[in-house]
Amino acid sequence: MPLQQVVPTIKPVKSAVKRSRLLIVDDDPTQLRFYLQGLNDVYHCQFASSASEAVTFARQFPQPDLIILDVVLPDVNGFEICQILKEDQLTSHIPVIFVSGQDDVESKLKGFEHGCVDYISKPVLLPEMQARISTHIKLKQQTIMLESLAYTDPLTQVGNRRKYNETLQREWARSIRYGQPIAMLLMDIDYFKQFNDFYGHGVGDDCLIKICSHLRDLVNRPGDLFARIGGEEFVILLTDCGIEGALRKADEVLRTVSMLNIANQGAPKLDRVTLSIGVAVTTPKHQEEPLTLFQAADEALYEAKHSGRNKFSVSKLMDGTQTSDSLANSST
Ligand SMILES: Nc1nc2c(ncn2[C@@H]2O[C@H](COP(=O)(O)OP(=O)(O)OP(=O)(O)O)[C@@H](O)[C@H]2O)c(=O)[nH]1
Repeated sequence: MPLQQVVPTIKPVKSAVKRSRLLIVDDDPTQLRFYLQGLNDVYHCQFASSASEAVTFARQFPQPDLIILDVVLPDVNGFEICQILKEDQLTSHIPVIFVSGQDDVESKLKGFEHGCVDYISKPVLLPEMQARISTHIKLKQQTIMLESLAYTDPLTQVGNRRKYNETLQREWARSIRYGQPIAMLLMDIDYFKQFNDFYGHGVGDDCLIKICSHLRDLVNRPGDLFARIGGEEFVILLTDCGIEGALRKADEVLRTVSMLNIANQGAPKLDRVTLSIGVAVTTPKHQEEPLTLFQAADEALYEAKHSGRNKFSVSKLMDGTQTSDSLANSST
């Protein structure tokens, strides 16, 4: 029997999948030619013939939307490659389909145990493969959409509290592992109740949207985060960032909001919208919980509020964060 049975092909709907990227990992030239002829006009295909190439390409941006992985490869077998990809935070989200001449149940189960979403036995039937690829790409796109909804604040379109919680847990663990500092800026709009009372809730919403759209642009390093964690409460998380970097960012935030120049005639003292910031920085140790960082930032925020607002205050609770003048007024 030829390597691939010749059957009429059913082309996937191009509009739904045409921009999707496939990483195809196989060392057999005949098989690669088959993939090239059958898939390359619909998908953006990239080919790898070894484990190291596969892992490198999977980590490179733009990343593949799906990986087709031969089980038998010259260096490391496909199961092990799949495990490496699934254990790597950068590649764990990419669905893997195994292709193998081993079509016994044990091999298939082993594939699923190593994290694949599907297992196709050789000889590969092109229409079946196309249908499976198309299905898994659509499922992946739906998952991305649902995840994005679950982690996004619907009003401002920035990260929500869930996103903040998960990012903090992850980056806290990473900071412990690498002995790096992590900084938190906890921010709260000043006199926002009066703003709402004076202008109405709809204008209040517009104000939140505007502030978020500008503050999110101040946070762009991978691992860092800007999120809305309450009504008019936001957080910036800065990874591998010491006190100097955190203070610079706090100053940048105050200046950015000040430059927006949003009137707040409802406020007793300040005639435009401002916010107050609590800053906390630490290099976490194994036994410490991320909540300590939040509590320190919250204490500092309280101090900033009660010493006049439109300023940042630095926590005195955390090691290495004390400054001679912990309360710095940066109002402009
Ligand atoms: N428009 C709008 N207002 C919100 C939203 N979430 C919370 N708020 C309002 O934010 C206000 C927060 O009031 P407070 O907690 O008293 O804080 P504040 O008036 O800013 O006072 P300070 O923080 O002490 O300066 C309340 O009036 C809430 O109704 C929202 O999604 N949209």
